[in-house]
Amino acid sequence: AEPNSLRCLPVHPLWQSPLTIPGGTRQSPINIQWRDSVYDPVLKPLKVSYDPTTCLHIWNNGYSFLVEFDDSADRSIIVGGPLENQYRLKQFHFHWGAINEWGSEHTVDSKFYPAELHLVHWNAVVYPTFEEAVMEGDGLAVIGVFLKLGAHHEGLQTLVDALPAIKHKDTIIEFDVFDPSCLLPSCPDYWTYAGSLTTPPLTESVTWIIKKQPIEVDENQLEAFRMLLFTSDGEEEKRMVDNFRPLQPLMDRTVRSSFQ
Ligand SMILES: NS(=O)(=O)c1ccc(S(=O)(=O)NCc2cccs2)s1
Ligand SMILES: [Zn+2]
Repeated sequence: AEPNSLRCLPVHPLWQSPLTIPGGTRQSPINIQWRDSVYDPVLKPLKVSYDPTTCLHIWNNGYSFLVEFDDSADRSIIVGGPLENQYRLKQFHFHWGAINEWGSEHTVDSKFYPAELHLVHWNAVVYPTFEEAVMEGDGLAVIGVFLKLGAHHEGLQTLVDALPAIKHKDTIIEFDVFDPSCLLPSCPDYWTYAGSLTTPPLTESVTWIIKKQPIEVDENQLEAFRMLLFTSDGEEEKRMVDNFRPLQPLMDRTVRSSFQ
């Protein structure tokens, strides 16, 4: 008979898939133990150049809300950092908690932040489509930015003002101009490690670039995230909260830092 631990493999209600991927060796998110991260002097500064007019729409996909970009050309890209190629911005989204005590996917020294921003980019130099890049070890690069409770964030407010219009799953509104670099912290320092998507298909295709410095948002802005719904219009309402995946084992990985 299989060991007890396997018999009751937990299936998290949100993801309807096992919490761990059988055979997965580089799953995300992880806890970043600051003192175990290794400074790598070879790491370059990350260069971000986004064209605000590539912004297309904002929509509720039933996991999070995401802002999608026109990625048909190299107009919004990142390069440098741990990356060998330049990567094109596809979308950004957030993960958050029901209360301010938790909500981020990654933790730092086991500390949760109330929310985490993910800017998703794909390697259009090597792969012809995003869908193919999602299946390759060097296919994606995701910048993670922690959100902490503090001052009002002007740039985020533009997004917050659009949320009531996408309250329900599969609702979408046009979003003409938005420059996501206003959501990045001023400090260039980051950690980087080889990981995976944190929602299905959970593929091990992500070079994670986690910014050390959080951005500050205020309570009203976090509350606005929490009034979104997982459910479609007409269904019994389920508030969109706690849409973060549990921590995954580090296994044989080292987290590198761009700073000493
Ligand atoms: N939380 S996270 O940044 O690790 C992400 C999870 C899923 C992401 S995706 O935009 O790549 N969608 C996955 C796919 C769409 C179409 C084919 S696979 S990014
Ligand atoms: Zn994410």
